[in-house]
Amino acid sequence: MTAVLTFDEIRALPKVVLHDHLDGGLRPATIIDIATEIGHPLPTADPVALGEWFRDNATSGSLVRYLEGFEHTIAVMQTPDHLRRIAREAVEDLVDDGVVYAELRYAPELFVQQGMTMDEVVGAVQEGLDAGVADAAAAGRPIVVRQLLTAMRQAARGIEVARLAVAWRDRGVAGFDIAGPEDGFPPTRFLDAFEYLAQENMRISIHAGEAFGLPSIWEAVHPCGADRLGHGVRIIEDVSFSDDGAALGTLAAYVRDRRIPLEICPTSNVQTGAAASIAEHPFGRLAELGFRVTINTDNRLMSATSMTQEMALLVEAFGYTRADLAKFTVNAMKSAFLPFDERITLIDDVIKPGYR
Ligand SMILES: O=c1[nH]cnc2c1ncn2[C@H]1C[C@H](O)[C@@H](CO)O1
Ligand SMILES: [Zn+2]
Repeated sequence: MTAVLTFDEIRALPKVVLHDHLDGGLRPATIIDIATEIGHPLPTADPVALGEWFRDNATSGSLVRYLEGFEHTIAVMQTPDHLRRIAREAVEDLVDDGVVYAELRYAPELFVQQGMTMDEVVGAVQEGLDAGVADAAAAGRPIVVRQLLTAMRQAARGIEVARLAVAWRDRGVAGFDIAGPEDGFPPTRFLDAFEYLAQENMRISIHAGEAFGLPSIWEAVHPCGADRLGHGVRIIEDVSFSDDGAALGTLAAYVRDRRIPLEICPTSNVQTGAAASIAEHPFGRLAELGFRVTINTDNRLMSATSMTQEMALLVEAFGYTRADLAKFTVNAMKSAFLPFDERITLIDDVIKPGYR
């Protein structure tokens, strides 16, 4: 029998995160620093209490409520200096968590309240990421980081954000995403952006199958051409379970058989009501059925989590071993929006040796 992995053992393993929001991963102390500097009122000025406030506020069973907490993080992300600091600290925190490859996403349109252009936003974030990556390399803990640019579903800047992603494709941006309230804002609202991205051969992840079910996933995959699904957990609604086993509907079969990666964020899903608990989370069944599942944080601040923590929760709930975690990590690296040769190098030289 193999011993259950401890938290510290999991922390030491090389990890890959594909779904982590830059504006959902700030350090509470940094929010307090910047809010004090700019005069933005916060619910509390104590870092521990502020972290708890974000977590509690996000644990409402509703995505719309969950999203309300971002008001305070977005407020402190309105200047190039603040973005550089937050991006650099994000890389530092991921390295500390054992992450070796990360795709960090955010919506540039949310950081223009004080006059930055969206292009300046992307540039400032990239400078912060570059600084964080250089710090990590100097400390002997290399990490590769890319940006994903998100357009907000409830707004109408999809095509602009898509153009920005293409403009920055060789300077740190690896793909495009849409996020925000899912119910009432189908991905086909941005069909022009997705058609443009297809013309440009740009990679696409779409938040879908979190607060809305199968029609949202179908639209993301087919008319919009998503390479990956952000969450996608509600694909389980297209699987029926009986004494004879599991039967996949045609959409579930399509997603599984085409190996469309699911960016699963267990704690976030419990907070927004997409899953009843970690133990009842569809992750276990989807993994068993052969879906390409990956483990992610979504919003480290709002979920008071880390990659180590998300893995530890799944180990506890489903009894996963080191070999299972290796598989989910290789799944994630295979699904990254990085050139194929670079993915293989990370798998062979960093991930596989790290799990041996
Ligand atoms: O899991 C999520 N679902 C939908 N929208 C989300 C999720 N996590 C964060 N967001 C929103 C809030 C952020 O301001 C925005 C861009 O990162 O994306
Ligand atoms: Zn998300």
